[in-house]
Amino acid sequence: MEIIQQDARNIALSNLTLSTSQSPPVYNPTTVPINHHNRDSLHTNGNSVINNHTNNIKNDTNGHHNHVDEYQLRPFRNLPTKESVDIQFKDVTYTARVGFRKVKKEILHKVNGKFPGGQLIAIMGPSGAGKSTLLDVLSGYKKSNVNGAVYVNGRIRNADSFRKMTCYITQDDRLQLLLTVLENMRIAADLKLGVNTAYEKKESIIEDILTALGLYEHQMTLAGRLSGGQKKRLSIALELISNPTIMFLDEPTTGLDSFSCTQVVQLLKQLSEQGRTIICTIHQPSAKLFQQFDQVYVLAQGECLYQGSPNRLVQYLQSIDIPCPMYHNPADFVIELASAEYGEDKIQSMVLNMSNGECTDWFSDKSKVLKLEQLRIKYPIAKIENGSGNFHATSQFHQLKVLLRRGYIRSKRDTTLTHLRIASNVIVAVMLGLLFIKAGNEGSRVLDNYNLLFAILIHHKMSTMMLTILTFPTEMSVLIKEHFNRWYSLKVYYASVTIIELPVVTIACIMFTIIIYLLSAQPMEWNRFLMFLAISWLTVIIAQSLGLLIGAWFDVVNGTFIGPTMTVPMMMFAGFGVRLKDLPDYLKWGSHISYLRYGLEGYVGAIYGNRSTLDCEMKAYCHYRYPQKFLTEISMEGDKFWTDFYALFVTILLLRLACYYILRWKIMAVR
Ligand SMILES: Nc1ncnc2c1ncn2[C@@H]1O[C@H](COP(=O)(O)OP(=O)(O)OP(=O)(O)O)[C@@H](O)[C@H]1O
Repeated sequence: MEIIQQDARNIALSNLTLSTSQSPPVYNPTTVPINHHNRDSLHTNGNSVINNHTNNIKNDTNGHHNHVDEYQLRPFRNLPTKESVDIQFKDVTYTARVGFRKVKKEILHKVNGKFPGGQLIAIMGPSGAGKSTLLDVLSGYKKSNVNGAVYVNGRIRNADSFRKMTCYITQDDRLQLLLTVLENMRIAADLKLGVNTAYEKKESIIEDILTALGLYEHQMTLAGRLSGGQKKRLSIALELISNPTIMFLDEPTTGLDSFSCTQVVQLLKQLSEQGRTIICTIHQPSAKLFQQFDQVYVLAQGECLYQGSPNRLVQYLQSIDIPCPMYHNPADFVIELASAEYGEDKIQSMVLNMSNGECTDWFSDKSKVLKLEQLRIKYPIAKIENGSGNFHATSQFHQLKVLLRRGYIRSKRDTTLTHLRIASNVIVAVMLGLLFIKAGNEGSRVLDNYNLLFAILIHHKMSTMMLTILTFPTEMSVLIKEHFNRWYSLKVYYASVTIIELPVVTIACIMFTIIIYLLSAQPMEWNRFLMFLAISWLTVIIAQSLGLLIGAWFDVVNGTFIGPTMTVPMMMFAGFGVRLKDLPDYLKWGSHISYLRYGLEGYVGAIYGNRSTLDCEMKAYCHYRYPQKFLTEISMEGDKFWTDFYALFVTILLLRLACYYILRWKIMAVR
């Protein structure tokens, strides 16, 4: 199927190049095997889009040109070509702060460069050369600790308007794996295209992009089941929806086989030929891929070794007395040079000859490289400053609706977060219920019941918090990408995360409470049951908020350590092992901040508060016939329910607020 699609795209591309005589041919028709065998195989496949191509070809050979033009498939026909944008940068320096003492480490050393619009540009270099850093700086992803100037069409880059015309595609494909290709595309379209865009228009854009990227046949496949190359193409497809003028891609070919690499690079080439400026980092391209780029920019140790046409690299190396050995892939050779395999002096010599990226002698067409003044004349202000409008394409309310829809689909399919959560709650409730069966009303089993209440509290706390700690860091990476690409605002995202989990945790909590309440035979009074449920629910929400906070702050490994570790002091201050009145004075403050204390006190209040006597049927000696005796012994009062309720509620508000600010800080900190 993949091969057939590739053929179909090739045919589409050759149609495109045949019909636009002024643009340079992308594919040489003689090298694209549009032969009878292909036609037959395409025909037998029954794919209507592909059949259209073959019909076109046949018609073409029969000379019915009008008919051909009418049905000719033009990739991205729904994404109008935009005026290309020229990027230049001067003396760009990036300094990172390394280690505990935040020692400064300069990673980019006053690099310069000129990336004319409408070109496919590769930033190359060995590992650690600074490719990703340069890409991050140019795209505006990295903002702090950057010095130097980035010019867009000859003018100093305005961060906000620049972000409106760009997209950034990360090396790892941060996709919604539980959504199909089509669902991913529809969500992206709903967020990235204005609400005024008609349904048919959105669908046409999606269909167009999927067809051109060879994903049309896979539109019903879950993104998680796509191959590496397909995932990469889907990442590109999602961002193409808003028709960006400039695309930044971090290592789009890493991890792909050579066929998928070629597919991705050919796709990028095609996009650049439609006026987009495509800048990507690439590790070590094959000789064939290397030739596909219009311009390459080679970095070594944060400095520029070469900038210009890939076809002129050999000539350049010759000119500085570092000849590329015969039959050696020039791309490999320049990376070997950049890795200092032939000595540091070669690197220095190349940097000097290139004036660290100032030199433009090795461009294939020097006339395309305009000076900043020329660019400012070519692109008058009115043309580049496109819009003082909203930063996001849609309103916050609309974003929330779309994110809730996405969250709903995911919740339905997410076996861990939804199904497992409900299943684990039911299983634990049954097990605990059977262990403490009929302990709730029995005066001789009050201590057992007290243990049960604490066990319930810890269950709600740990199961909810750990699930969130384990899953949220993955979400974070998607959030960072989508937020940077202006899909939605952080506030809306946060609101959607808060809302979307509520039904599932509430259902799980209600099921747990009903089972445990009945099995352990707690008092059959509605108000006590509702009090019990309320405390359980608030504890679950606190645990979820803590999970979000820790998940936003730390990675999975550190989070799984910190989460349980932070729970221990809260347990200590809950009044369970050590009674509250026995806490040393210097630790008394701990009981005021322990949500587990309020949870336990709330449970005890719900079950034993304002209750005169308990049943005494199981044993002859019934120590706690009068619950007040038990309350006095554990130094709790049975009428503090509302204090506990409000304390838990305020804890939730504070945690949620803290979590939002940590998320915001985290998003800014990575940049
Ligand atoms: N925030 C940072 N703190 C410390 N060091 C950093 C930071 N960002 C980048 N570096 C260092 O800067 C150098 C360049 O990193 P960068 O990721 O840009 O390299 P790269 O050329 O993209 O490498 P690769 O191909 O392996 O991804 C590396 O040595 C890296 O460790």
